[in-house]
Formats: sequence, structure tokens, C-alpha cells
Amino acid sequence: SHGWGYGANNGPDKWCDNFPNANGPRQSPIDIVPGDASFDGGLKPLKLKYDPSTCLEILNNGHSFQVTFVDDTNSSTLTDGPISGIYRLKQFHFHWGASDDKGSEHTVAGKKYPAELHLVHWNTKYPSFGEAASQPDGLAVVGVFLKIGDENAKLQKVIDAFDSIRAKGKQTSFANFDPATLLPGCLDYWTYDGSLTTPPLLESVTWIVCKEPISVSSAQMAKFRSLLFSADGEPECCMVDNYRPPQALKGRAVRASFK
Ligand SMILES: C[C@@H](CNC(=O)c1ccc(S(N)(=O)=O)cc1)Cn1ccc2ccccc21
Ligand SMILES: [Zn+2]
Repeated sequence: SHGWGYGANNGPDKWCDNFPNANGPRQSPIDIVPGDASFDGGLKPLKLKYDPSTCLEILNNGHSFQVTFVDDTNSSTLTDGPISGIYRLKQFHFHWGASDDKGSEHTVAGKKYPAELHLVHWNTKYPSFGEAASQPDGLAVVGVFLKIGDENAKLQKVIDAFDSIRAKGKQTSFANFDPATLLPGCLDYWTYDGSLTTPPLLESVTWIVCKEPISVSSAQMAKFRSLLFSADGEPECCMVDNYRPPQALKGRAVRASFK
């Protein structure tokens, strides 16, 4: 059976056939309307503490590429912000478009960015990522928009590994990368209760979306698009448009950490 994907026959509009969460009350992504977000003075600044030595490998999972981290200690964590307790970094990955005019999952008053970075963390009140992933307060994902501009030298270190993971199922070791180098200078954010943006669309994510984008050059975006959805030996299918469109807000509040 063909698994879920982003094509006409297995894409976001078809996910509800196999994943009933798709029509749930707290689905992600959403369109963030800054004028509708309410400033919450009780929201703390994000505290991100990342240890590059916990960086393990980079892999093409057929939906995106992801950089995974050793998460058996509190070396790389997210604390404060809208969350309570300690959340551990598990992986980061991206979503992007076939052209620079689309690609982000969250949008800002309808504006699409060419790509979006997701830093995925799990609540250490649960024994593991897998356990946390099905709990309403199990995960916290920090989203960062990418906008076309100067080449991003830090991102280039990730891009340089793409030749080793071009096809689905490929992975290679990836050490000493500091994900903090991918964060914008200003960590103002919007936050709301949501879900994974890919099947099984579990409604377990506290979303933390940074207002300020980071830069990526058009040439660097072209390198993202050279990755493949397909595995070795299959007809080549470029990894592009691996984003879910915005979902209904269904009465949820979006809070802002800034005025
Ligand atoms: C979470 C799934 C694997 N998916 C993810 O880890 C994941 C992480 C972040 C995002 S995003 N784009 O929202 O940042 C999307 C997916 C495993 N899994 C599959 C079934 C399942 C059931 C219980 C627990 C885990 C389970
Ligand atoms: Zn994602």
C-alpha cells in the first residue's frame, strides 16, 4: 500500500482517510494573524540550551531530511517560554516548496515563506519521545521561517551533507553541529496548542513559532530541492512541496510573547 506523502494521491487532502486526527480540534499548521494574537505578559523568553556534541546523524526519511540528537540526557533542552518543565531536543528538520514563493507550513497573515525549520523537543515528564508524542503536553516544536536573502553559512554545513542522503532511507553521521546557530537573533514568538503536521498528526504539540525569519539564499534552496522523496532504484522524485497547508483554528487562541 502506498504510504502517505505529498502527492496528488497520498497528500494532505487524503490523510484523513487513514489518520482521523486530520480533522481534529487542534491541527497544525495554522495561518497566524498577528492582529488576532493576544500579547501575554506571563509568557517567558525561550530558553534553548543546545550541546553540539549530542548531534548524531542526518537522514532522508522520504518526507524531509532530519538531523537527530542523542536524547538520553538533558544536554540539549528547551525550557521556559510557554512550557513548564524540561523538554529535550530530539531532531530538527525542514519543509520547503518547489519554488521560493511557497514552502512554509505556518503562514503569517497569508504570507508563505520558502521554507520552515522545526526543532522538535519532548517533555521529560514522560519516559521517551514515543511516549510523549501521544500526550497533549508531550512535545514542543520551535518553528523558524526561512526567507530568501544572503547565503546562510551555518545552514551550508547541513546542505554539504545532502550528497550523502540524496535518496529516501540514506543516512550518514553528522557531528558537532550546533542548532542554536540556526536561530534568529530575536526570539519573539507566537504560541498555540497544535499537532504534528505529518501523519499520525498527533495532537501533542505546543507550537512556538518565531516572528523573525533566518536567511537562506535561492541557490541554497535549490540544493534542498535536489533531495529525493524516492529511494535508490525507484523513479527519481524531487523532494519539494513537503508542507501541509494551514488548518482550521477551531476557536484556539494564539498568544504573542511580544507587543
Ligand atoms: C510521532 C511519529 C513520528 N513523527 C515525528 O516524530 C514528527 C515530529 C515532528 C513533526 S512536525 N512537522 O510537526 O514538527 C512531525 C512528525 C512516530 N509515531 C507514529 C505513530 C505513533 C504513535 C504513537 C507515538 C509515536 C508514533
Ligand atoms: Zn515539521
